[in-house]
Amino acid sequence: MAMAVYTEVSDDDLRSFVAQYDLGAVVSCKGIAEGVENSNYLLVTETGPFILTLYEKRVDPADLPFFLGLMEHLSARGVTCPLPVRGRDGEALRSLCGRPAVIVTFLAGMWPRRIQPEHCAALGEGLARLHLAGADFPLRRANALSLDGWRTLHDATHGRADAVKPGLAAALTAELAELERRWPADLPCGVIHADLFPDNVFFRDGALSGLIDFYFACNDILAYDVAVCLNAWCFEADGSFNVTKARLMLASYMKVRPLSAAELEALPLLARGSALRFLLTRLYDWLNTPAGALVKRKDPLEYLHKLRFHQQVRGIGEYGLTLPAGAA
Ligand SMILES: Nc1ncnc2c1ncn2[C@@H]1O[C@H](COP(=O)(O)OP(=O)(O)O)[C@@H](O)[C@H]1O
Ligand SMILES: N[C@@H](CCOP(=O)(O)O)C(=O)O
Repeated sequence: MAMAVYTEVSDDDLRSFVAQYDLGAVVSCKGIAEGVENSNYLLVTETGPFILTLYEKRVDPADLPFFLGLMEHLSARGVTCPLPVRGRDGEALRSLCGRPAVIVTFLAGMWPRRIQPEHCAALGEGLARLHLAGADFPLRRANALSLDGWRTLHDATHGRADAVKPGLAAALTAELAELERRWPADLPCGVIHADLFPDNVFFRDGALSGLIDFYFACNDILAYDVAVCLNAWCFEADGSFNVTKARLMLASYMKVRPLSAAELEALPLLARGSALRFLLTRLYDWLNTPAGALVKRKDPLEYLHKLRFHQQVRGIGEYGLTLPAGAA
């Protein structure tokens, strides 16, 4: 089981931290044993439940104004996501146990353990709304996990990749070279979530109730975010691609934000890039996380399989769509 409470917060430290807010006294505070990046606590005060997050090493503190500002921006535009809570001094970001720390609002709902086609339809709409709401967000953050980042991860894993699967090192080298050559330069860009996996999307009574975990958000190709979701939501546990889920996801996305013919045509390539991104980060973690560590390592080869699928896709018909009439 994933486990990510890294920092222990003493009762005294917690009490004086929470005293800087208008939230009333602490009722309880419990580490959340889920997630991999930060230390999260379910903090209950006299005014209700909140999430207390301490940022561990993987988040660059310089990026926090982008992430926190984005959550405020999206919340203000009707995208349900955690809202950073400001203290009496007006600041949301402060320090606890030597780490950057924030309190954000608690979102009701559960992430779907068994993905149904209806989840994919709701996700498509939610993703498109996120893209529209992010359009006028003024801050900028480059995607650290695009081509340059993949090259760094490729080089850091190359020597040991074949220990995970014979031939993997060469397969990664060839794929990265092709993506570097063919990666699109002129597709619409904006704020993307970049990690909108099922465990970051909450549902309540069958409806999407909120999006969390904006710590990979950045400015990049909007359709790349769609490709991330195709990979994360539309494959079954046995590795088969569920074209019904893909069609529903894409169709409901397009009702809110139509995809151009160029975006649709680029989808197979963007999906390959997205598969390579998660393959490389998982491979890096696989090779660098001690086997006995509390954090569960995610299977890199799941994403090799997804990459292979998109490599043989000949057109978006295989994602359940047809190109708009008259498109080149
Ligand atoms: N605002 C929130 N409201 C409710 N639960 C949350 C909220 N933020 C995080 N959680 C809970 O904490 C878990 C881990 O959060 P996440 O941001 O995904 O952490 P990580 O970045 O470490 O993976 C989530 O699966 C969820 O159960
Ligand atoms: N979604 C990534 C891992 C990042 O984990 P998260 O808990 O921050 O969503 C993957 O599946 O490899």
